[in-house]
Amino acid sequence: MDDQITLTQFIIEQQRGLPGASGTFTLLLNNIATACKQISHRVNRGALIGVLGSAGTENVQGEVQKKLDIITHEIMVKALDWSGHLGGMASEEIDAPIKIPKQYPKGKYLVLFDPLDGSSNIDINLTVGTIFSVLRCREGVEPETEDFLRRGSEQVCAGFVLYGPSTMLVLTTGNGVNGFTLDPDIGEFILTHHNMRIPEETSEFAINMSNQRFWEPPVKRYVEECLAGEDGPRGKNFNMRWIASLVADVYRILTRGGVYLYPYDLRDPNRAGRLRLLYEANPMAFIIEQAGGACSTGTERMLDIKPQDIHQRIPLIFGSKKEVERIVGYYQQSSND
Ligand SMILES: O=P(O)(O)OC[C@H]1O[C@](O)(COP(=O)(O)O)[C@@H](O)[C@@H]1O
Ligand SMILES: [Mg+2]
Ligand SMILES: [Mg+2]
Repeated sequence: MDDQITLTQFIIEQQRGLPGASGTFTLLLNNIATACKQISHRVNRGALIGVLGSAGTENVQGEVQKKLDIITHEIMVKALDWSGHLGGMASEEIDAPIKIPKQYPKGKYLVLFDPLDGSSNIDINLTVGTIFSVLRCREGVEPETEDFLRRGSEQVCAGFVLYGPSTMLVLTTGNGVNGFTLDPDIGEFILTHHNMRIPEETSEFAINMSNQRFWEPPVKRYVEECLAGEDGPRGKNFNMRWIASLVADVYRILTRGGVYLYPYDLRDPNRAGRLRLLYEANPMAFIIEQAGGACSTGTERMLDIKPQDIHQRIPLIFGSKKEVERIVGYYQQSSND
């Protein structure tokens, strides 16, 4: 169709007129989109090309890696490191930040990514995704780990790609949230979901109920009230969904509202949460806020957290604004008691 807008056209249009825009950001996003098209192709071929199953290795966080965790990490690095737009990268799958090879110029951005989110779902053919976050950095200087430890509010861009029935890219550059669907016939992401907004109220929650006995009182209270339905204090029935792919749960909430909780729990009291601050919570928090929702740890706004460690974990609560405010209120009441 003549009126279709591609991802590249959309970014160029957004960048036009911005002071100091040199085109490198557009090229960077194009490289990320290209990497995600390659990943989409691999995920889609699945067993036909032998990419499913475990790799038999562990990542830096002690999690067993799937073959696709490693393949997708390598695709991202290869698509990005030569381009001259980046000062460095950090991946959920690798211990330390990834340096740009010496022969290539160093650019003004840092990219942080979870190359394959929801990878426990890959062998059962459910939706998985790639999450990315872009920060500015000092140009021409080799970044230190400290350069990556920046508050989520400093992100210049965040996005994720869903490898589901359609492959979709969801993006914010701080000016709302837009969704693009990959048209496999022409190999382009096309703008299909303009200015995505999360409804303020909801009747749907997402939490891994198997951890219920380990939750803290505010989360127990919130979920109990939802489960009590029409007869309880909320006076209405709630539905529950848990896909165990953050990308898919975020996309559902962007589309029809809802709230997602992966709170601190007492299974391993030393572990701050399940999700990673830099590769998962921060990019999603930026997207959720830009779509009119809210994102919190339960006690602090996610985008205000000063990271302490590149692989730091964090409690994550996000979604429809009023619902998140209610849960934060329960945390406040519980700390006052
Ligand atoms: O199996 P659990 O504990 O419900 O965890 C599910 C969560 O873990 C994650 O899969 C973590 O992502 P990775 O697959 O990148 O490790 C989230 O996407 C998801 O919300
Ligand atoms: Mg993940
Ligand atoms: Mg992952």
